[in-house]
Formats: sequence, C-alpha cells, structure tokens
Amino acid sequence: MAYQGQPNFDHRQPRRIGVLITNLGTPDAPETGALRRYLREFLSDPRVVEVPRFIWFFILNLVILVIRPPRSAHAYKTVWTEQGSPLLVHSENQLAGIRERLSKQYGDDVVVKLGMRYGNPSIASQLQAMEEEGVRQLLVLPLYPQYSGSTNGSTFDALAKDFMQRRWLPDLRFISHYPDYPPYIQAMADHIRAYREQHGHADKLIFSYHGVPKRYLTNGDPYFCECHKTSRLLAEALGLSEDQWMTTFQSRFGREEWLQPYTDFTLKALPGQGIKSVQLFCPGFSADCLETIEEIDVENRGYFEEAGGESFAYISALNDAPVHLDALTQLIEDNLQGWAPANNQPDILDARASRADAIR
Ligand SMILES: C=CC1=C(C)c2cc3[nH]c(cc4nc(cc5[nH]c(cc1n2)c(C)c5CCC(=O)O)C(CCC(=O)O)=C4C)c(C)c3C=C
Ligand SMILES: [Fe+2]
Ligand SMILES: [Fe+2]
Repeated sequence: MAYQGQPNFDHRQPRRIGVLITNLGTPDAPETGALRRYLREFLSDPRVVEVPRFIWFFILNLVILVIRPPRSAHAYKTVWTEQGSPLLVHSENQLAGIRERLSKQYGDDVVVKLGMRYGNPSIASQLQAMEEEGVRQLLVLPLYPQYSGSTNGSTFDALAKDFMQRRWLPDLRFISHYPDYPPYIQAMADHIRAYREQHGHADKLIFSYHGVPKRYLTNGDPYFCECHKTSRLLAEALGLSEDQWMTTFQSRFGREEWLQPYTDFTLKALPGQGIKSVQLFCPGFSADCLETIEEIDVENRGYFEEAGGESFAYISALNDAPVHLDALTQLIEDNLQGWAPANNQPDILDARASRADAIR
C-alpha cells in the first residue's frame, strides 16, 4: 500500500486551517449518461440504500439504472439554469459568502472549499487541494442540519475513505448536525417572517423534509426526531399555535414505508379538510435543488390544486441569504475555537525548519 503524500514536502510552509463545506452533489448535466453516473455513485452507497449488496446489485443495475436516468434527466432539465444545476450554483454562492466572511476574521490563515458527496467537485479533490495549500487543521461542515446516517454519516465515510490513503492526517473536526442551533433557527424564522409580511399568511405552514425509510428510524437513526425538533423550535420562533403548522416528509423512493406523514398525501387531503391555502418551507434543504424547485413547487403544487386547494406558495430555501451565511459562519467560528491563528507562531515554524533541513 502506497500512502498518498507529497514527496519532499516542505514542512516549513505555514500551517493553515481548512474549512470544507459539503452537500449532496448533483449530476454534471441534465442528460441520461450524466444521470446514470451520478445515480450509480449515489445509490451504490450502502448508507443510502440499506439493502443486502448482492440483492441490490441486481435491482440497481437491471432496473433502477435503466428506468430512472432518462426520467430524472427530464426532471433536471426543467430546473437547470445557465450557470448549471441549482444545487451547485447555490452552493458556490454560499461558499463565496462564507469565504468572504471568514477571510475578514482570519485572512490567509483559512482556506475554504466546497466538496460534494457525489459527483463534482468531489470531497477527495478538495482534500487534496487543501493539503497542497498547507491545511493541517480541518473543519468539515456538511450542510444537512438534521443528522441522518444516509447523509451526514455518509459524508464522514467519504472523508475516512480518503484519509485511509493519506500519509499525514490533519487535525479533524466534524460538525455532525445543527438542528437546533439558535442562529440557524433564527435565520429561518426571519426569512419566513419577511415572506409572510409581504405575501400574507396561509391556513397552514408546512415544514417538509426529505424522507428516509421508516426502518432507519426504528433502527436508531435520529433524523426523524431532529426534524421534529427543528420544526418545533421554528414554530416557537414564529409564534405559531399548534393548528397553524405541521411537519411532513417528501421524496419517497421504492416500495417500503418511509417517514410519515407524506408531503404529497397530505397536500391531496388538506383541501377536503377545509385547508385551502398553504405555504411550504423545507428546513432541511440549505439550498434549493430538484427536490424543492420541481418536486415541491411543481409536482406537489399540482396535487394540492387538483384536490381543490386555492393558494399554494413555496417559500425558498435560505440559499445565500445574508442571514443564512451569517449563521453558518458563526457555526464555523464556534467550532474553530482554539485553532486559529496560534499555529503559525515562529517557534513552531523554526522547529519545523530544522526538520526540513535535516532531511535535505
Ligand atoms: C434512495 C434513497 C434515498 C435516501 C435515503 C435519500 C436521503 C436523503 N436525500 C437528501 C437530500 C437530497 N436528495 C436529493 C435527490 C435524490 N435523493 C434520492 C434518493 C434518496 N435520498 C434520489 C434518487 C435523488 C435524485 C433525484 C431523482 O432521481 O429523483 C437532492 C437533490 C439533488 C439535486 O441535484 O438537486 C437532495 C438535496 C437528504 C437530506 C436525505 C436524508 C435525510
Ligand atoms: Fe435524496
Ligand atoms: Fe424527488
């Protein structure tokens, strides 16, 4: 086994702090081939689909990767922008905003990058770039506020897999979740309040989260509970009474039961119960993507209107709103405590210099 490293690495180069923000990732293009590559990587992850590998190998290759890529490509085409996939575009804007905020505080001591769990830019490519730029202390922030093994856990797997091949590991801090972080709750409350001041209130405010199979919850995944906690804190911050809001779960995949209540079933049923106007917000999505722009704002809007609903409004994700970037920057700074910038003290660099001289 050859460990990756940089031969004759100059150990005198300044130690820098790396901040890696990550998200799920998205296909490179809204085309069948690109979708097949993306879905193969995504759906081969045993954290995402917890089914015995030998069974899944056949279902994935003989059914899913034949039927789904052209259908998904069609859906992605409807949301694709001139700059690319919405998830990537929003993530790059978040990166720029966080980088700008952190550089005011830390200057060149901090390197901020964006890595995607599936597709590009990959987490591995960003770890490599960081090592080359002298990062010796690394903070990783996956932009999934509520912990699930299928997302946050899987992101850690990608880091671990890369580190297994690396000679010199950095110090590592991993923000595994932030479902109740007050600045995050406050940012969402401000964003929703601003929307409702302009557009008025609906009969019901629905907080819709991406689902996972119910089996993951019964096997110990905290995701369901963390979603409910975020919703409760958000409703409290907005001063809502019990009958004014609810939590639902979207994006079902496959035949088994997923977390309930389902967003689509709920929207089909509400008009019959006298709820004719709804506003939807998705607290688990840091950035708008296929699952919000198309699945919520187009597909689920259709279900509600067909069932007799009169007014449907999707309230956008926080994306690169200043309140969001301020909250994320604060979360990062809270977790950098004790690291910066003491590591570039001259005595440490001198000691390293003599070691570098010794191996010349
Ligand atoms: C098959 C199982 C899936 C699980 C479990 C799952 C969990 C999960 N996903 C997100 C966030 C996102 N998912 C997105 C797309 C997406 N998700 C699945 C499947 C599972 N997700 C598929 C097959 C797809 C691809 C789209 C499609 O073909 O329908 C996205 C959007 C990506 C984009 O490019 O816009 C996000 C974001 C979370 C948070 C989560 C568990 C908590
Ligand atoms: Fe998903
Ligand atoms: Fe979907």
